[in-house]
Order: sequence, then C-alpha cells, then structure tokens
Amino acid sequence: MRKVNGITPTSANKQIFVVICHSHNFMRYYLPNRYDQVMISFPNLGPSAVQCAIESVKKGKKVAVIDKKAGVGGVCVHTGTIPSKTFRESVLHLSGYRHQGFYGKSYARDNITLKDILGRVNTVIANEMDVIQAQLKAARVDLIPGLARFENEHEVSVEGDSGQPTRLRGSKFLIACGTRPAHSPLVPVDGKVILDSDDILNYDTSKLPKSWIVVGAGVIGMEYASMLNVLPGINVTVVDGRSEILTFCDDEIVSSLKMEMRHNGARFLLGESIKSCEHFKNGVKVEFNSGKAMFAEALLYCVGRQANTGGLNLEAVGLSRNPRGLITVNEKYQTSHPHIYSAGDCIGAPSLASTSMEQGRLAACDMWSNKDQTTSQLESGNYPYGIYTIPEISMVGKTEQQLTKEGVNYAVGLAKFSELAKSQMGGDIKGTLKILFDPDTQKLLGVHAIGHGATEIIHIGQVAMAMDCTITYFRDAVFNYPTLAEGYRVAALNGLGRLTKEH
Ligand SMILES: Cc1cc2nc3c(=O)[nH]c(=O)nc-3n(C[C@H](O)[C@H](O)[C@H](O)COP(=O)(O)OP(=O)(O)OC[C@H]3O[C@@H](n4cnc5c(N)ncnc54)[C@H](O)[C@@H]3O)c2cc1C
Ligand SMILES: NC(=O)c1ccc[n+]([C@@H]2O[C@H](COP(=O)([O-])OP(=O)(O)OC[C@H]3O[C@@H](n4cnc5c(N)ncnc54)[C@H](O)[C@@H]3O)[C@@H](O)[C@H]2O)c1
Repeated sequence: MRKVNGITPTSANKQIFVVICHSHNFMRYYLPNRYDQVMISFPNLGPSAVQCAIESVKKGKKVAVIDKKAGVGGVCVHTGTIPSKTFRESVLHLSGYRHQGFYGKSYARDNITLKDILGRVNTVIANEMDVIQAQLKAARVDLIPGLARFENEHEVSVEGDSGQPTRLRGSKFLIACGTRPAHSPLVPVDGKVILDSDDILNYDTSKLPKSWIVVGAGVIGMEYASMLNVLPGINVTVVDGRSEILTFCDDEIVSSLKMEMRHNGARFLLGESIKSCEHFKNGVKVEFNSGKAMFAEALLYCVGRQANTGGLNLEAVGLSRNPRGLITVNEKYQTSHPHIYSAGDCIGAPSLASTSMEQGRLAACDMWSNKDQTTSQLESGNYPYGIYTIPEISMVGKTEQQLTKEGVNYAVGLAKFSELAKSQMGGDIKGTLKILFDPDTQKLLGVHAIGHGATEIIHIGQVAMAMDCTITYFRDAVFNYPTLAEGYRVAALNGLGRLTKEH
C-alpha cells in the first residue's frame, strides 16, 4: 500500500479508505473509486454530520466528510449557534446589564464597538473548531474540502479549489447541508446597511449603528433584537408580518419578554408588511403597506432560512425537495433512497443544533443496524427549546395555549425569580419559572422559564418529565440552597398550594 503524506491507507475490518487528507493543510490523495462501505457524510460538518460521522466510526466504518468551506463546524459554529450565543455573552458583559440593578445604568463600558463584541466571538469560534477538529482527527474521519453534488445514487463529485472534480463512492450517505438566510427582492441585503444574520458577524465597522430595524420576530430576530436593545444608546424596532412573536412559546412568557424589551426601549411593529425598503442617506428607509414609514441606520433581516440543497443535483438521483428546498425523510432519517439519509436543518423543524446532533446519531445507528441504540427522546418530543434572548427563555412540553386548544385541564405552579435568594445575589431578579401539571394525576405537562439561567434549569424539568414524575417530586426534593434550581420547589409548593385552596 502506498504511503501518502506519511499515512498508509489501511483497511480496518474491511471498511475501505476512500480518501486520505491532512485536515490541516488539506493535501489530498485519492485511491481509485473501487470501494464499498464508505459513508460520505456531507457537507461541512455541522452538528448532525459530526455526530453521524463519530457514531459511524465507532461502528468501524471509514468516513469521508465533504466540506464546502475550509473549516469544520458548519453554520452552528461559524454563523449560527456559537457566534450568536457568544455575541450575547459579550453584550451582557460589556453592557453590564445583569449588574445594573446594583451599580446603575452607567455601569456599561463606554463606546462599545462591534470589534469589542466580535473579538470574543472569533476566539470562541476558533476554539470550537479546534475541539471538533481534534475529535475528528482522533476518529480518523477524512475531511475533503469542496462543493459536493450527486453524480448518481452511489457517487458524489467534489469540486475543490484545484478545479478538477473528484469522484467519491459510498454505500451510505448523509446529506446535512444546512440552510442559509432567506432573502426577498423587496429587501436588498447588501451586508453594509441591510444585513442578514451572517453579515452581522462580519460587519466591517468599528461603530455600532445607533438605530436598528429588525425584520422577523422569530428566534433569530428576537435574539439579536434583544441583544442590540441592551447596548447603551441603541434604538431597536422589531417588525413582523404576524401579530404575535415567537408563537410556539407560552404566551405569558412571551409577554414578559416583550415587557422587558419595551422597558429597555424596544418598539414592536407587528402585523406589518414591507412595501419598500431602500438606502436613504446614511441608513435605510422602510415603507409599510399600512402607510407607516421609518428610517434607521441599519436593518437586520431575519425572516427564516432556505435549505442549501440547490446545488446537490438531487433531482438527478430521484430525490425531491419542497419549495423551501427541504428534503423529506422517514422516521429513520432515510430519503426515498434507503441508503441516502438526511438530517439537520435541511429536513426542516425543529432546526436546532441540539436536535440535529441527535438526528445524526440516530441516522448512523440505523445505517449500521445498531438497533439497540435507536431509542431517543427526540421522537417523544421531550427536548427543550432554549431561546437566548435577553432575558433568556426556555421550555419543554406543552404551553398553556396548546393545552387549552387540546381541551386538557391543567394547573399552574409559579416561582418568581425575585423570591429566590440566588437571583437577588446575582442582581437579575426578573424571571419566572412556571410548571404546568395535571391537577388530578399531578403529572407534569410543561415547564417554562424566563430569566437568567432559564436554559440551564429547564433540564431539571426535562428529566422529571422523561421520568414521568409528578409535581410532588419537586415539593419533596431537597435542592442546593441558594440556587435557581430551587425555583422548582417554590413553584411546586405554589402550584400544590393553589390546588388545596381550590378544593
Ligand atoms: C443565528 C442562528 C442562531 C442559532 N442558535 C441556535 C441555538 O442557540 N441553539 C440551537 O440548538 N440551534 C441554534 N441554531 C440552529 C443551529 O445552528 C442549526 O440547527 C444547526 O447548525 C444545523 O446543523 P446541520 O447539521 O443541519 O448543519 P449546519 O450547521 O447547517 O452546516 C451545514 C454546512 O454544510 C455546508 N454546505 C452546504 N452545501 C454544501 C455543498 N453542496 N457541499 C459542501 N458543503 C455544503 C454549509 O456551508 C454549512 O457549513 C441557530 C441558527 C442560526 C442561524
Ligand atoms: N436558540 C435557538 O434555538 C435558535 C436560535 C436561532 C435560530 N434558531 C433556528 O433557526 C431557525 C430560523 O430562525 P428565523 O428566526 O430566521 O426564522 P423563523 O421562521 O423562526 O422566524 C421568521 C419570522 O419572520 C417573520 N416573517 C417572515 N416573512 C416576513 C416578512 N416578509 N416581513 C416580516 N416578517 C416576516 C415570520 O412571521 C417569523 O416570525 C429557527 O426555526 C430556529 O429553529 C434557533
């Protein structure tokens, strides 16, 4: 066997190497295409591809990953989860937001620039890439840079910088190509004044625009709007075509978010549709069909995402896409070709990094017939949502409005963060933990939280729901004190107390 770049292509338990590359410099050497049992998971190692690749390696498979950008991590690490959540940490730190209750509004650092915020973002991205790269290196997953497209049901071609496409053959495939920001001809995104959620991370200005219109009150829009809103001297207006924001969240929690954002200066223009949007002086002017018009120094456009499935030549291999470019899969993440799987954002909701990872793992378990590990709480819907607005929101299970719609009787237990010693000490006392439970069986139906730490403490509720606990578990449990987790005991006592009063 020939040695290439010091590496000998061996074949562990008959799983044949197709690609050998040095992940650092991407020097490549390809053996001829006479191979089987190769999973080519493409593209750019987003969370679903990483988990699928690592799970497949555990099964003794040789995995190649095609990656259109030089750098692992996908949207999650480069433009989505990791940078936006680090952006938030920077904003919280620089604005001193959580400590203003003790030290006053002037506690914020002077002249906060995007450079200050993005410095932290870029450091965390680099570290995350290093972690993933190390994991893949240890697992001997081969990274192949380039743009992938199907040539037939068992082969993909990869076009890299050299221009000469390479063909790879595999027995199993995972399509995990993710999404990109959706655009509209009405709103000319230019990356300078009119931005999408990718542009804000590459924004070439040291000065933060003082006024922002954020179009789209979905998760991305609300996260960025609430971050910008706590920076000193910045005005934010949130615009959405719908009459309500974050419609999948509990109404009471959403009302608290809006109240807190309004308190910090935000304005909401809901049920509005854009008639025109154009550059105007040093900013942007938006006219609405309702007759309103407004001006801002910058506009952030976040009205949803479009799947990156266009260039994959899926039609040629008989795979169809819906109008948003999404791929249809069955409960095992198989497309209409059983050996071609798909996972992550390109198959649609819930489109989270957390659920994408699990989909990738489950796809690998099914590919390699590891039936004993294919049980997952993903199917039962017992997974949380974490919305990193300021203040943050998290939820698991049903909302009040869902239960009402389904005709389910429920009771409520509440803990106000202002009642928790831990919140008092932290200085951020605005928050609520709300437990919805069945008043007859006392089984948990949903847990909703808003406030600092919500995305962490939600997991207690998640586990309790998975274990089919009743609310009395929280009444009887002894929690560390002082903690935010203690809110579960407070909410249980509150909920059970209300029941006693009612009976
Ligand atoms: C701003 C933002 C914030 C988010 N915050 C959160 C959060 O807080 N929590 C959470 O759970 N989720 C969050 N998400 C969602 C999360 O990032 C996604 O669910 C997750 O990244 C999807 O993973 P994936 O496996 O589908 O691949 P992705 O991470 O989408 O990566 C796919 C990769 O494939 C590459 N690619 C596409 N086409 C090709 C091709 N033809 N050839 C080669 N490569 C190709 C793309 O360049 C991309 O890098 C956020 C998303 C965004 C946009
Ligand atoms: N913390 C998290 O888990 C997190 C964070 C960010 C993103 N994400 C994922 O990313 C996905 C995409 O997020 P998103 O916010 O881009 O999409 P979204 O679909 O959640 O929200 C888009 C919003 O834009 C509005 N809208 C659409 N067209 C419009 C128009 N022409 N004018 C005005 N408003 C319009 C919609 O009514 C909706 O409220 C989400 O589904 C989510 O799963 C998750």
